[in-house]
Amino acid sequence: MGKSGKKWSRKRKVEERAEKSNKERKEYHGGAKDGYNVVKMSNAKFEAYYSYVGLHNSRYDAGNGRFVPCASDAEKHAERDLFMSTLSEVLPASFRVDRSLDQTIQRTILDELQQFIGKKMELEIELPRTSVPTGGRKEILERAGVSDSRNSKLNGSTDAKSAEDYDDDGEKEGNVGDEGKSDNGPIVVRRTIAPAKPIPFISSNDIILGYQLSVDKRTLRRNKSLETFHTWLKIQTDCGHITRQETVSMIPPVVLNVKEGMSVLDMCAAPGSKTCQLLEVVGGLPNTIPRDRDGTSLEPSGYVVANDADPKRAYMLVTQLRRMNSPSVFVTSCDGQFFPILDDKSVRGTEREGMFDRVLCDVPCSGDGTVRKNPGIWKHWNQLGSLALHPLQLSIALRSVRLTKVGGYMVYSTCSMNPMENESVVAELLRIADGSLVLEDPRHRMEGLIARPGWSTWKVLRENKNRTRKGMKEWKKKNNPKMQERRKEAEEKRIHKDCPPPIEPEANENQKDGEEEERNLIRSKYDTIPYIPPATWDNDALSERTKSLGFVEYTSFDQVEPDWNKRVRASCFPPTEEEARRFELHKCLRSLPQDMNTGGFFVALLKKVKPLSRLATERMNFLAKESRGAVEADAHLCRIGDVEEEEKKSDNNEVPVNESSATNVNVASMTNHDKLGEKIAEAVRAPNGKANKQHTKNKKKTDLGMEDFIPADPSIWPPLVEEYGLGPTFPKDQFMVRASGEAKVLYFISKSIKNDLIDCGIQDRVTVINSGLKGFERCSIQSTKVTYRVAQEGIQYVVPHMTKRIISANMDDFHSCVKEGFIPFDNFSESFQKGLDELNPGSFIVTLDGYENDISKKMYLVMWRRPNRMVNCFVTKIEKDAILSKMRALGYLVPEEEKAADDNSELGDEDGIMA
Ligand SMILES: C[S@@+](CC[C@H](N)C(=O)[O-])C[C@H]1O[C@@H](n2cnc3c(N)ncnc32)[C@H](O)[C@@H]1O
Repeated sequence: MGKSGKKWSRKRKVEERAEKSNKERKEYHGGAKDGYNVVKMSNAKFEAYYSYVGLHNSRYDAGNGRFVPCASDAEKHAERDLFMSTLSEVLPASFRVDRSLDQTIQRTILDELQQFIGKKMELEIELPRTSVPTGGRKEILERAGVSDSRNSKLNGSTDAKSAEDYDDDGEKEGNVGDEGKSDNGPIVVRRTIAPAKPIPFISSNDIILGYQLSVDKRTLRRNKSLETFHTWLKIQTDCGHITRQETVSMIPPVVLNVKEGMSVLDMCAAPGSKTCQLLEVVGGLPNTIPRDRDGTSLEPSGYVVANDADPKRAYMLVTQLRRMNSPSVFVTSCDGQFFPILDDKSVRGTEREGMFDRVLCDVPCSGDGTVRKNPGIWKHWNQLGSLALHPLQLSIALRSVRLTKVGGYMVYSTCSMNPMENESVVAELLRIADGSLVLEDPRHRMEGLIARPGWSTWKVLRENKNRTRKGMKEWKKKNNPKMQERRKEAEEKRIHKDCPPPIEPEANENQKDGEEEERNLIRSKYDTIPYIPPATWDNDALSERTKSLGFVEYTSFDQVEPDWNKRVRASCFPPTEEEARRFELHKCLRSLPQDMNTGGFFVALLKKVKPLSRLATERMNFLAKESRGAVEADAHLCRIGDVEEEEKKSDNNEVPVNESSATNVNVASMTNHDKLGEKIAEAVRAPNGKANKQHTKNKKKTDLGMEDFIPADPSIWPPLVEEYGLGPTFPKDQFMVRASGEAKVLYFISKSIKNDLIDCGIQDRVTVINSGLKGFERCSIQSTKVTYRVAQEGIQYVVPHMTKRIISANMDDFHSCVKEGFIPFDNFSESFQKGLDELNPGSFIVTLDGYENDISKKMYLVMWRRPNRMVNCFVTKIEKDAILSKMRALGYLVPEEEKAADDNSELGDEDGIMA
């Protein structure tokens, strides 16, 4: 075929593919016009399951600020409608201001923030192409006779009036126009939106630091009228002053109640928003760390170990945490079920057991509480997923308890609404711990939080495998007339050639019956989109619905068929009455999306009051071994798209599989995803739980931080000590390097991380992805005697020990230093020029004059003095933005003409000099 022919056929293929995918999309989205991507916010099984298990059986009583059982079918209907309509609405964006910021800077940020979001605004908003089937949220609230006091509670007293004026979307009553409505394009409406709602439980020293906007992330990003605010928010986020985080995601760290100086483990940390929140308190930013009279920094004694089983996600964590600029974080990658216990043998089983004051166990979960944010869940949701996650969650949680110090706390959290992933895990933890753990109620510390009590009993159901999406697909494929035709042809050919028939495993009679029954189940009158709400809330009617949709219910573990007892475990069942009284599961926090206009979540606060018994420890080890392979769930639930990618990889044999390590999990009953999960798990995990370095063989090892982390070679120091005048207090033993070749970066780690983790050999038992701050970086300039320059990242911890190559600058000179490119000496004041003239070419530090004794306002810049009376600054654009923001907070006004030039400038130019 000629060149043009090839091109033509490629073009045709692309067109065909586009047409096919458009058709599929239309089919999936119910034939929406132009293939516009409208997700159907409905799933018959999801709705039937949650109606039957009792998710809509209680309602908020605004009068006494409590949840009470629904007294009638009408109230259950109203709850259900409110739940569904909230799920179909976009999620309001939220964020919080860093609580460890210097007070002046924090106040400036909050003032600037109020100018953007403290008032109502008129905006043109593009609505998502999904309509709420039963009317708007406001309408439903009114119909149900429920006042929206839940959200005025979140508003706090300061905003009570505006809460009455606006509904949850910040929509003012009677102020919604529908101009711009179009049948073909997106629907655009003009709306007056309310000021942001303060989140009262995100506060410090009585200052509210958390805010929930009246618009979603997409509107914030795209809306012209919000552009200035969005840009400001982006800069503040990059600087680490603000973290954009979902409201419910802020809850577990607050419940954990960490304090400065504590040792904290974030067991499943990626992507890391909760880690940042913990670090703000435990580690503190360099600015807030006190120094002694000589100016020597007294580094934070607290630290956070941020772990994630997936090395790639753990690496993402590093990027996220870099904004925090803290030496108090240690990022590891290890299966949480095998996180190393570094306790001395002598303390095991004693009151000194455990390594961490606090452990956050934010386990991988089905994430059905995040369906507003991840509408893909509507399509993929199935109850088998929750059942498969249950043992993994339990195993990670039990390990977390073991790692918690006696007297310390562990928080178990999920963003799922399913009792299989929530109360049943907590109940089993309490059962196994047998008095070593007690549940505590954190509500009294969480002003404005609306959380339902945890459940003390629940129904246990499993889905029929043939009724899962995958099962249905396979069944359809099997029964596809074309496929049947082909099979028939193949059979005829075989008979013609006289080949023996292929050997098929014999199905026993029971199985055949089961299959027949399963096939009959495929069609259910309830399997409609949108799902038709139950006409009656009678238990039998609801049960009939779930059965018709392929669910099987068990009232006790004895009823579970042998084929299923690895999936539906004894621990999935509710506690006995006596246990329920002891466990007090009502102390758990359970929140549904309509309660605070958020996602759904579950949090339990557990205090370790005694060391774990030997039996409990044995159970922990058993569970860990048994649930190997369940990483599937994580991949599926955290990033659905990635599973398909991994699936493709595993098809191409890119993921090494270790068959010999198969465990006693019932492999026959696993779905393909389970098996994939097992492959991934084995690939990621070496026998001791350490990430398998082969897994990422195509990636540069250094990219993923896979090289060992070791102390810096002592021969590095003499030239540096000489060049920068590093005094005797300089902590050389707190600098670590990656173990290959000549070290590119010398990382500064805090003393407590060194003592508690490195000196105990943690790096031999887990993969250390990163730790500490860059203290020095290698540079390749030939004309200098030293091969390392000070790095901006860890400057706060190096400068106090330096006696040479430091110049102080006034505000103007300091501001001139932050400019891009090479800066001639004559841009500076005479006195500053004099200081520069006295320096040899090479790296030096500029400090801001007048703030030497003000710990939180001290600012430094890493500069380079060139031979030709020029200097340049080794500070990235993000760091410069942070510095400029701080200077503004100190009252410095950037000259207008320079501001314009700065706005047009490119990124910082560190390159060219770095090795
Ligand atoms: C719900 S997400 C955590 C979210 C995180 N805490 C945050 O706030 O950003 C669950 C995480 O658990 C990780 N994970 C899955 N299985 C794990 C295991 N066995 N041990 C540790 N982490 C695991 C996943 O990679 C995923 O990043």
